[in-house]
Amino acid sequence: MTVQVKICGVGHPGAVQAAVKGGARYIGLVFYDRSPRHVAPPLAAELARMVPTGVRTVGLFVDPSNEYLEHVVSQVPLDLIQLHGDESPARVAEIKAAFSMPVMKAIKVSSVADLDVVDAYAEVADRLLFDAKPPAKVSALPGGNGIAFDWTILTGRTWSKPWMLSGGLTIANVAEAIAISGAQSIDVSSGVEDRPGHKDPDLILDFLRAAGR
Ligand SMILES: O=C(O)c1ccccc1NCC(=O)[C@H](O)[C@H](O)COP(=O)(O)O
Repeated sequence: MTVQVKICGVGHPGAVQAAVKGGARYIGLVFYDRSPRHVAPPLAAELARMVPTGVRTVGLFVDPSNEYLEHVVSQVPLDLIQLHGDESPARVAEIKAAFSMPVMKAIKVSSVADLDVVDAYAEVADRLLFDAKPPAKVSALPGGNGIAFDWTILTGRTWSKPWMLSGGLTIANVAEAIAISGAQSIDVSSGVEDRPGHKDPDLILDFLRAAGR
């Protein structure tokens, strides 16, 4: 089966063009103002309008208020909301109901015990994304840190909802990560950047090739 790829944190048209050309199935827009990948809604709307039918535009949020979500979704055509903060299962369900949109919940993983919460989120979210737990330092972002976790934690596991693998994926390790984890969908951000927050179109194309697109 061909692996589906999400290119997360795009911020300029060349990145969207490369992702689409290379066969990405998801394009991620970061709505978190502490991130170097943050895009304001007017630019995000411009980028989202470049995304063809068949490729989904994902809006990434961290513990958003309903007001902020409304502010964004009223301006940017999104297909999926990604929640990457400490949202509880109840809050995930509330957002899904309030916005009538599919929701993907990020689960931060560093050991097998971190998977204990998955079933509760799988009951309410449409999709799951397994990402590396961020480093303990206060300045760390909740995601997009270029850190991988032990993919064998996911080997042979099944859940009731589709899931993506993310965290520290690169051109050099993506094939191994897919083989070990069994992921059918993957997500990358810093592994296709030439500097923090800036996607390199050539790295995007090379990554998509390395992932088998
Ligand atoms: O990418 C960010 O800047 C970001 C900021 C705040 C919360 C989440 C963020 N990214 C989440 C993603 O979906 C990333 O693609 C994922 O963490 C993988 O990132 P990387 O390890 O850099 O490939």
